[in-house]
Amino acid sequence: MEIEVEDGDGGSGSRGGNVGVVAHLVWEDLTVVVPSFGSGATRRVLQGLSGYAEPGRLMAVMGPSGSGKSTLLDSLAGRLSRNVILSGNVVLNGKKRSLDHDGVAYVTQEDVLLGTLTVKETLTYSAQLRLPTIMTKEKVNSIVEETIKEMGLEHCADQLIGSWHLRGISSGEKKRLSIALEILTQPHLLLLDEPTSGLDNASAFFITQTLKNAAFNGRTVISSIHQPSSEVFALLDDLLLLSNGETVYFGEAKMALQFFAEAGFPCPSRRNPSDHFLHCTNSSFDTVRSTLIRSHKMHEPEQSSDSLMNLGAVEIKATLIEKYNCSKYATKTRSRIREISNTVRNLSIIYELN
Ligand SMILES: Nc1ncnc2c1ncn2[C@@H]1O[C@H](COP(=O)(O)OP(=O)(O)OP(=O)(O)O)[C@@H](O)[C@H]1O
Repeated sequence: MEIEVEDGDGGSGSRGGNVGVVAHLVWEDLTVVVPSFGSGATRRVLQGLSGYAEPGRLMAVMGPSGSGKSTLLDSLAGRLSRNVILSGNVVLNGKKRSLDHDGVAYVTQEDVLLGTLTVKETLTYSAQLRLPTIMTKEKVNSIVEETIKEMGLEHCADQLIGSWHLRGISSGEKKRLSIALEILTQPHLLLLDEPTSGLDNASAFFITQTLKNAAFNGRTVISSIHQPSSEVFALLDDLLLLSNGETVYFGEAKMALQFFAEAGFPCPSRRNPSDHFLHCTNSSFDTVRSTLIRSHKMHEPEQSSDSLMNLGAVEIKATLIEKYNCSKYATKTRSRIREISNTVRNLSIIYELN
């Protein structure tokens, strides 16, 4: 597979088609530690994660609550809080650096919007502040119009955003507006923290489809997703499944079911794949089950033919991590990381020679 890369630190790109600059992101042995000051033990929030993200692809980061999804996105975006220690490499287009720069956008969980503005006003003011000052008013307006179209916000462009005392656009539309605000500057790498949380299935599907379109236009898109429906899961290209800060699976989303089956935990027919993955990796189920058994609200389960019922999530997780580390999926990940690093390095040398 060929890799195309631009040597500069971002760029303007062209709208309405493929973005001009592409982003090849690699992270290796990423570890995040919360040091103990005084009493208490040092905590590893991320444990030696390695992976990559490529242009034109939508990657989901999934895992139970507290598994490290936001911490990974913060690490990739260069936005970790100061009380934690990060080690390992994050490399964008062959250059090790903080990613907090032009060309990289991060949509956080909270929507920071002014309820008294309309959708179009919000985008126009933001475009006027963030797009290059030499850009003509017509060009700025056409970028705003295109972004409204790209995010499917035409029908509510002139509607107020609203607030708790002023009925405005829906939560799904607010989330799409937050994404639109980041897409305005034509980022080649788009990171999103749980953009579908709290939305119904149809809104979550709409958001994911717009992310898929953003990736189709040449962007690299990485998004944490809490519990996707099977329709949403089917839109994902790549999947990183985390549990307690460790990689349970990294690879093509459509191969995850095969990995779980090979590891001895096949997804029962008719169960949503993402429910199965989260059930296997969520140790909170153990705590809930033992609490219910202790309080006699649940009977001790009998031995079952379902491998999931006989093992605790901690044991399942440990087995999956071990199986993943020596699987063909982990080998493929390591070799693709080497391939991207080498190709991007060689291209940088060619650019420097020219
Ligand atoms: N700056 C920090 N200081 C202390 N602990 C932290 C810090 N950042 C993250 N953690 C801890 O690391 C763990 C992972 O947190 P993170 O927010 O990354 O999980 P998550 O998978 O995104 O969870 P959720 O789905 O609930 O948002 C949590 O136990 C959290 O308390």
